[in-house]
Parts: sequence; structure tokens; C-alpha cells
Amino acid sequence: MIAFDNVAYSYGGAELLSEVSLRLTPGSFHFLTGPSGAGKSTFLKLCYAELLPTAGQVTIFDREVRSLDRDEVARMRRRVGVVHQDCQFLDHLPIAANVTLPLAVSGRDTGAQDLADLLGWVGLGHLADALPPSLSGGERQRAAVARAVITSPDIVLADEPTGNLDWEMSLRLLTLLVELNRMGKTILIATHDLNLIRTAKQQVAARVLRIKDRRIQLAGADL
Ligand SMILES: Nc1ncnc2c1ncn2[C@@H]1O[C@H](COP(=O)(O)OP(=O)(O)OP(=O)(O)O)[C@@H](O)[C@H]1O
Repeated sequence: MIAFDNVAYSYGGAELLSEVSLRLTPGSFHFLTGPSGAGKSTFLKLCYAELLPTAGQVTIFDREVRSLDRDEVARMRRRVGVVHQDCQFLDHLPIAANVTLPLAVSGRDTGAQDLADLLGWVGLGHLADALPPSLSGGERQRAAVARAVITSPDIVLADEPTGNLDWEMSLRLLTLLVELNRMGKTILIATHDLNLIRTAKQQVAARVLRIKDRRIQLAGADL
């Protein structure tokens, strides 16, 4: 589904990531962990061609990312839902409009019932008309999950989705991501939160990737 072959990435200076070779297979559940500044967000951006590797090959849905033209990148991105670290909502639009934005920009519509079902699933049915600044951190993150999955993506990437949440809210968010995985979606979550990883591993066969010394390795069972 996503394959890295001997990938390196540098923002211009020294390499941040080197010799990264790994596969995210369909239906898998991965965490990505590592110290602040290690390159977790950068790795996620390589997974949806927001960044192109400076060496090696990244293949998404069987296509090497450098071979994709602009339309093909746009089509590929509809199959990858991203929960961004800072949510990035349009504050003047209600939550319902923010959540459906990825469909609206590609000229598609959402059935009212589908939208109501989706907002109900993330526990925001009562906040469809609310503006983003009035939501709590946990509500914003759940809206971000709804927005990431409105296009029915095959893969969901989440960048520190529980970063500012208390434990109860973190668990609620984790439950949504585990449910998505049970629906067959491939999940990758970048997080510092080792408790979240341990809790997830009791619910799902999650594997843990760790960035260390610019390489990404599969962590042992100790996590
Ligand atoms: N656009 C950019 N230009 C130059 N350097 C960048 C850019 N984006 C990120 N970096 C640097 O690359 C390094 C890795 O950043 P990245 O955001 O991928 O790390 P991270 O592991 O996600 O960190 P955190 O856990 O703090 O979010 C950092 O040192 C960062 O300052």
C-alpha cells in the first residue's frame, strides 16, 4: 500500500531520515514514535507526497510518487485521510462544512444522512452548526478525524492526534482509530504517548516504528 525503499530525506542540510525501507500493508495498524524533532511529521508527509524523498523510492498504491502528475497526486490524496497536528479548520465555517470540505473541493456532495451518521460516530452530532473556535480540543480532534475519513480513504495518517488531550479524550480518539482499522483501513499514528501505544496494543495488532539515529526500525515487544 505504502512502500519505502532506501528512502532519505533532508530539508537541505544534513539528512533527517536515512536508509528507510519499510512497508505499510493493507489493513495494518502502525504507531510511529521517536523524540521531538526526529522526523515523525516529515515521515507522514512522505507518505502522502506532501514531500518527495531526496533519495530512494516511495511507492503509494503501486505508483512511485515522483511519477505522479498533479491530478494523480490529487486522486491519490483522496485515498489518504490525514489528521493534522494543528487541525487547520476554517473558523468562519460550521463544523459540518469543515468536515465536508474535502468532498466539496473535489465537486462531490455528501448525503445529509451520511454526514449525520459520521458526526454521530465521532460524537459531534449536536455540534454540526458550531464554529470551530467554540469547540474543545477533544472535539476539534474528533472533527479532524471525521474530516479525514469523509472521502472514505484506504489509509488514515494521524500526527500526534492526542497531543493536547486528557487521557479520557485520548482513549476516545484511539477507539475511533481502532474502529476504522476494524473497518479495514490502514492506520498510522505518530505519537510520543507510550501509554496510548500500550493501551492500543491490548485492542489491536499494532506494530511500533521508532525513529532512532535517522533510521526507522520496528520496535521490540518491550513497548
Ligand atoms: N520545512 C522545513 N524546513 C527546514 N527544516 C524543517 C522543516 N520542517 C521540519 N524541519 C526540521 O526537521 C526536523 C524534524 O521535524 P518533524 O516535524 O518531522 O519532527 P517530529 O518528529 O514530527 O517532531 P515533533 O514530535 O516535535 O512534532 C526538525 O528539526 C524540524 O525543525
